[in-house]
Amino acid sequence: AKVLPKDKSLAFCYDMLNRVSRSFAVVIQSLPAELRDAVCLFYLVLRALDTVEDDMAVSVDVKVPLLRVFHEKIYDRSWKMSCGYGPYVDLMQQYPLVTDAFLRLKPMYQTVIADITRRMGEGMAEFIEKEVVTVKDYDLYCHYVAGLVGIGLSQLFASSKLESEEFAEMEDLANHMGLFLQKTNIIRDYLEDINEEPAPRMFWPKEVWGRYARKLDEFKAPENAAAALGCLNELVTDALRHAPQSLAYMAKLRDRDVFRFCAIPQVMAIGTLAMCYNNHGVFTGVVKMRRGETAKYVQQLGSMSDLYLAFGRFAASLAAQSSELITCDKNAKLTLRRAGEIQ
Ligand SMILES: COc1cccc([C@H]2O[C@H](CC(=O)N[C@@H](CC(=O)O)C(=O)O)C(=O)N(CC(C)(C)C)c3ccc(Cl)cc32)c1OC
Repeated sequence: AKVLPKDKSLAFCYDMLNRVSRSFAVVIQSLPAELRDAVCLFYLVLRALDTVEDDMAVSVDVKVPLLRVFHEKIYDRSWKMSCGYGPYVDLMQQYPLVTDAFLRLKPMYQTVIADITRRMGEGMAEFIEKEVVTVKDYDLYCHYVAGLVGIGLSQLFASSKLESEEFAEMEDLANHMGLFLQKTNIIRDYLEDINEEPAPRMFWPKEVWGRYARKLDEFKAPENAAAALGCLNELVTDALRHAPQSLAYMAKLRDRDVFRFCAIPQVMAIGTLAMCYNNHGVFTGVVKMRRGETAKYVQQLGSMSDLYLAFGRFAASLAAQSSELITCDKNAKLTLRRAGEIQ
């Protein structure tokens, strides 16, 4: 359902959205008209901030101040930058078009986006020179880059009146929505991230992997498969911690299109976690759900009961695998059973 708006800047934004976000662009464009442009712009502002954070060609003494001031740059019609890779070069070079579209949004949406951008930029700056060591660091980093997205979206939902006022103050549940997705991506992308040139940025918490290896890249070696799987299963179990609160968040949604917008990525994530669990393929390739399989879930996803069924099916397959695995400890079973008992 490609949106082709009349004015140039908004047309650029939707073209950019479809270039950078594969399947998710379709989900954003199926949102109610009242939210569509605000979420499209929120997505692009976040991708621009992420492009600054990720660009290794930008020196730390330029990057850190820029991350912290970026929430002001999004109002500055002259701001643009030469950085990023692939389609992101266009996004950053033609950023004044994004700013023009951003400044056409209702002020209440601009304020939400700017405030989340400020909080996220601060958090990213904090982690430029700090490694993710403890699980607490891991949760904090994921809060900054993903939890805050859930919190900002919840504020947009409330402001639009499509969802109740309670979403304006639902930081805890919204945060779990982000951590569930982000931890799934971090687990899934182990090989892609560790092979990154020039220097890989890894987010697997050392407090966990340090009990299975001296260096994180040891998991690539076949002779370390048992240790690699032990660490993987522990991280999948940790990510599953967020499933019950994510379901609690989605049970509060009322608008069908907003519900689908939130539920589709969550179903993809629980499906990806089920595929990653005890799967050595995570260390030899990238584990991705087949498009046919996701399409099946995406088609019929319209209600909470459909969602419970999808979650329940994946949680059950996780529980089945973990009961076969004597290495899986009791809290993994407890978490899986909690996730499983929801359907
Ligand atoms: C209430 O909260 C949400 C409700 C619905 C969707 C998302 C969340 O889902 C996509 C889904 C998405 O982008 N999927 C990709 C798949 C992939 O990246 O592998 C896609 O289908 O292209 C996602 O992954 N992230 C990125 C973060 C996780 C960092 C937040 C994301 C980035 C910007 C926005 Cl506005 C939204 C999201 C939510 O955010 C928590």
